[in-house]
Amino acid sequence: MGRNYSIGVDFGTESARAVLVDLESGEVVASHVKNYPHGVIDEELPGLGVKLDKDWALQNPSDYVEAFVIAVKEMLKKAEGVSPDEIVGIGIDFTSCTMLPVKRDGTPLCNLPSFRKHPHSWVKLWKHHAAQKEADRLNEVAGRMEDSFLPRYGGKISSEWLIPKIWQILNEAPEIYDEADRFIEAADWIVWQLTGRETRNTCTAGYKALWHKQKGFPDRSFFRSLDPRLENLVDEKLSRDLLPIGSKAGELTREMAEKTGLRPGIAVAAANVDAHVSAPAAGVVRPGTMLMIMGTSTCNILLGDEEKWVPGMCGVVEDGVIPGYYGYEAGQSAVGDIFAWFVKNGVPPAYHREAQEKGLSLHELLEQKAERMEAGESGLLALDWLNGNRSVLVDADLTGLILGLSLDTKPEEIYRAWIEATAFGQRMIMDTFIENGIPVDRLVACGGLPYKNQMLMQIYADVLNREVSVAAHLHTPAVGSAMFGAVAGGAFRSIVEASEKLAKLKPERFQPNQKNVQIYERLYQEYRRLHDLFGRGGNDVMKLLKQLKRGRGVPVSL
Ligand SMILES: Nc1ncnc2c1ncn2[C@@H]1O[C@H](COP(=O)(O)OP(=O)(O)O)[C@@H](O)[C@H]1O
Ligand SMILES: O=C(CO)[C@H](O)[C@H](O)COP(=O)(O)O
Repeated sequence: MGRNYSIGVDFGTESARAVLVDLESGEVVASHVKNYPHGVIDEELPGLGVKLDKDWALQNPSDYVEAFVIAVKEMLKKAEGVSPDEIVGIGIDFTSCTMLPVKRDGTPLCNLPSFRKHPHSWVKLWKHHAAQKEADRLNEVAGRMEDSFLPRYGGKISSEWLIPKIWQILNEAPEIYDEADRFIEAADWIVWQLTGRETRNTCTAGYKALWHKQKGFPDRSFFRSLDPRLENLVDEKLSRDLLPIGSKAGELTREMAEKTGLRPGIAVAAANVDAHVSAPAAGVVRPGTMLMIMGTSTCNILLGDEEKWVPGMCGVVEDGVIPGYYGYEAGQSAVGDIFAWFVKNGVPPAYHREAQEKGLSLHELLEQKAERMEAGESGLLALDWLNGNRSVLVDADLTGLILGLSLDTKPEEIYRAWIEATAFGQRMIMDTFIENGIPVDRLVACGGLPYKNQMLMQIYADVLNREVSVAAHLHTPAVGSAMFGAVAGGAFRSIVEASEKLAKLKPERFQPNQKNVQIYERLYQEYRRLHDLFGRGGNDVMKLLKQLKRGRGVPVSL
């Protein structure tokens, strides 16, 4: 009898990673990352000359299938001595809400020649922010409902979630809305491509599509009051038939097995979300620990015994992360993306030369220079809203701000200020949970950033004034997906059992440095004042600027 293995595939913003996990030792025995050929499409439809408006972010669904096939095939090549017969399950996780319109057989509308040139037929990526108008209107209508679902979503639905995105399609391209037999999360769509059958999962339904374990979806009357054409959306184009996380969605088709080198019939787990699958992989299976999944954006996951309403959180869903607990989600729409933007746009040629001479990336060079500085030494304080604010303000129209610039400000000082700003944003989220009765005793970090930038992690420990542990698995979400794959394949009775056996943290932890804690505490008070002034209506200048940038003139309301 050979060993048992499970495959996890994490579909991130830019790439998909496949890992093969040994279910005895918990080790990742092989992995492979495949970038999406078309990446994030935010300027023009590839090769079609169709320009996109601001705030759009699309993807090509064919990239997901290609990335899955190549990542798994290459991973298997590296897994010497492992037979496909020893692989018991496959789990996948995806960014969310990343959604697409498809025909009844799963064909994406953007793959049909007649719709190829229409941006609304493509995948809307999680960070597509052009449905803010629909989100605002939805929040207004939901705010007037009796027994509204809004408190379960922190008081506001984000433009990143499913219903605003679908409504934007209906408003701007009714022909695409009519032609779509189904609207589906990319997570469920890829499971469909693997198993040959359409399934839906409770995680994305709960966090992104307003579904509640006891109450189901909001009533038809709610959808009708948004727009009469949406009245039967759930029955006509979504589904009430949902699989709980950890269950088996189906088995790998012969066609997919041939393409990847896997065995047909392997159990495929119900789809899941990147942030949520990371919890068991990082050992977060009980209340009290806040998980930070830190990459392009940061997602937070926290468990509780009760359903509490926390302003500005993304959502609370019973059994949404770990069965038996209420799973809370919050997050920041841009973190690594801010550093990427700065490295791309804000670094002078001399720094590029220096980085090249030293064999460092620009991030590494800036980290080296910035870590020599004391907390507060840059004289800068920033608001980290370069991609809007997901938690706790839930407003995609907010923008970034940097205060304290002078003629002697250096690039590394600005780089450090952006990192500090994202840490202050995390502190706002953590404090909001604590103030609303959800304790945070420990922090665990995963995602790409904790492995890439040690200075950043120390700043987080200092700003949050908590010890920060780091998950040992570099590809934490993929490992979490492999755990769900193993549960679906029958290797474990539950995801908690899989986590207890396989989750690992790094032995070293980041401890708060008390001198920095004091300085950052003072700066955080100022961050909160700026946050509330610009984010809670004290000064709407960011919205005015955004409206002018969109070419819509000065709005009457501002
Ligand atoms: N040394 C670094 N320090 C800080 N950020 C970095 C560094 N290197 C890369 N990044 C940022 O990491 C982000 C990617 O994070 P990662 O977790 O790998 O991907 P994803 O979020 O897509 O899963 C990018 O936004 C990039 O700007
Ligand atoms: O909202 C999400 C999860 O609920 C997104 O999936 C997430 O923010 C994107 O993740 P990443 O930054 O790792 O690409």
